[in-house]
Amino acid sequence: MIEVLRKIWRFAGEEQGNIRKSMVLGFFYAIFHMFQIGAIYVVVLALVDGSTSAAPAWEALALLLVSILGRAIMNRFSQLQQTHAGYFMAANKRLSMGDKLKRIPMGYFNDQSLGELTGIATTVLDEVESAGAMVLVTILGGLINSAVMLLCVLFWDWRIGLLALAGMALYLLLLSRMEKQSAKIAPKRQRDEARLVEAVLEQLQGMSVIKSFNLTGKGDKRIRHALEDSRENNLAVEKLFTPYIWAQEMALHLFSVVILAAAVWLYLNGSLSLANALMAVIISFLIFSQIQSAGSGVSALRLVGSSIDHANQVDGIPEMDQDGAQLHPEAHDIVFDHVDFSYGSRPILKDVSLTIPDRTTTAIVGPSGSGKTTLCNLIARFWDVEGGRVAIGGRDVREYTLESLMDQVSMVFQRVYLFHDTIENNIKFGCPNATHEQVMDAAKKACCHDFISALPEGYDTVIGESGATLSGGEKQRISIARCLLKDAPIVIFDEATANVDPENEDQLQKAMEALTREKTVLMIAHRLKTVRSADQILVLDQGRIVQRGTHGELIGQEGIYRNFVTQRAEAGKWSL
Ligand SMILES: Nc1ncnc2c1ncn2[C@@H]1O[C@H](COP(=O)(O)OP(=O)(O)OP(=O)(O)O)[C@@H](O)[C@H]1O
Repeated sequence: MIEVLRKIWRFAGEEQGNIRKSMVLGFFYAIFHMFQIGAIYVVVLALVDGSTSAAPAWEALALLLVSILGRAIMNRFSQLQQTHAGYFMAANKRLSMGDKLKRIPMGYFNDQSLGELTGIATTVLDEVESAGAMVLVTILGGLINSAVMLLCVLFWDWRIGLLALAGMALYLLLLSRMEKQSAKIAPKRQRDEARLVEAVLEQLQGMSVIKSFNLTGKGDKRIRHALEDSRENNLAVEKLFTPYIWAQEMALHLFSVVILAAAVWLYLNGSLSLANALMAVIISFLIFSQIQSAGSGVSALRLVGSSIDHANQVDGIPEMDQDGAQLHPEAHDIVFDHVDFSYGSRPILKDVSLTIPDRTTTAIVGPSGSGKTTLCNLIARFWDVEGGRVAIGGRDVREYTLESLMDQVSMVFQRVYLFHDTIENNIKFGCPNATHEQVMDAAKKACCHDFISALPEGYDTVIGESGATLSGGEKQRISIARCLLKDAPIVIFDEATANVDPENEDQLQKAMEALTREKTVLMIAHRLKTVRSADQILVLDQGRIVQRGTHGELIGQEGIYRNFVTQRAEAGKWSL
């Protein structure tokens, strides 16, 4: 139990101060609670003495008022500190998780499903948020307060004190048994809860497929199983705890009765005054309140502990090596020097060597699955090469910090991701300090100013809301505007394959020209117009460069390029 408490304490990090404050306030709460006993004592003494004066009644009333007010104030501030600590314990972890994920290789996202990470960021950390600080404050605070109360009672009457001590010891024994049992089921419950999140997320992501195959109602088998497991786990937790909680309650009631009986017996044999005997009776009802409060935290202790273990797994993910320097090279030529790369054990790029000179455009063409996207991703170091090296401006990409590397590169993906935010914020995503004028300027160059201005809310339109769904071409132009604003010296462009109407195509072409002017450009090209104007064309097939040259050179050769051009021209996709 102590180890788990330590673990939660370590996890609290910067919030330890607030938890400490909450415990101190809780301690004063317990002191004010004892004023109540003081008030009762005054009344009992007056009754036993047969006093008819009003003074004891006023004294008791004052003590009660102090007790009520004091407890209300202490409780409010203690709860505030506790809630603050719980919230920030989880929030800080979520932020550090975000930072961490930026520094790990993309391969991690292959092996670990998105649901696992979502589960950690949501349900797992929710548990820490709601119970993390509470567990520490109630258990540690409850134990400290019980110890103080017990000491007071021991000084007041050691016999009653020893009985209270025995009751507490029995209660703690049962509590530690329950805590050990819960340690056995907590990790499984944790895993199953994460699986439930994964299943729900997958269902939501695949909703369009489920609908289109008319699988509504059937596609949720995985969720039903996950829900069933979650139900069973929660029931198991309840079933496990119920007998222990019952036994703990019984133990405390039993010792309350024993203290009560002892008080009567001690009074009858003359070793306790009537006033003190009556006080012992009252104490028998109050003495265990704090230890019970500590016990209420123990049932959540292991669950929080395993949530923390689960959340901390993220820290163990190996990061990409971060020893790079802030480099800003003069030239931005890109060199692949005998590069080999595999996804797991599957080789994708084999001995690839190429040079893209500074401020020139290179087009990559090749069959689907030949490794074009992979090759582009190696430049931005989404993955690390297995053999050989990739260099920008003469320096291996591994010599750069990830930040300074990304300063050199802008990427336009075929599947554009726009955040659920305003168009303006989406454009200035990589450049948060850009002014509205700069955003507009980039949008004009990317040929999206007109359609943005035509939207009712203009640049403040929240994407994805109120009918502001954008077409594929519009989204891609927004992502071009984003890159224009970033103004990186290298542009990697995955051209859209979707059929764009001629007007859109024309606009896209203009936007691309604006983006790639005076830059080092690597383009996965699908349209002949783009390919033909490239300074260099690389033909990739099964992870190897099989042809390289200009359009004029390659069209004259037998090979994949000429076949490609002819086939596409026949299919009407490429106009010659
Ligand atoms: N993250 C990944 N994990 C494992 N394998 C991958 C991953 N991404 C791509 N692959 C595999 O690597 C091979 C090359 O993929 P890549 O996307 O680089 O090809 P491509 O030439 O860009 O294809 P396309 O023109 O269809 O987009 C493919 O067989 C693909 O299945």
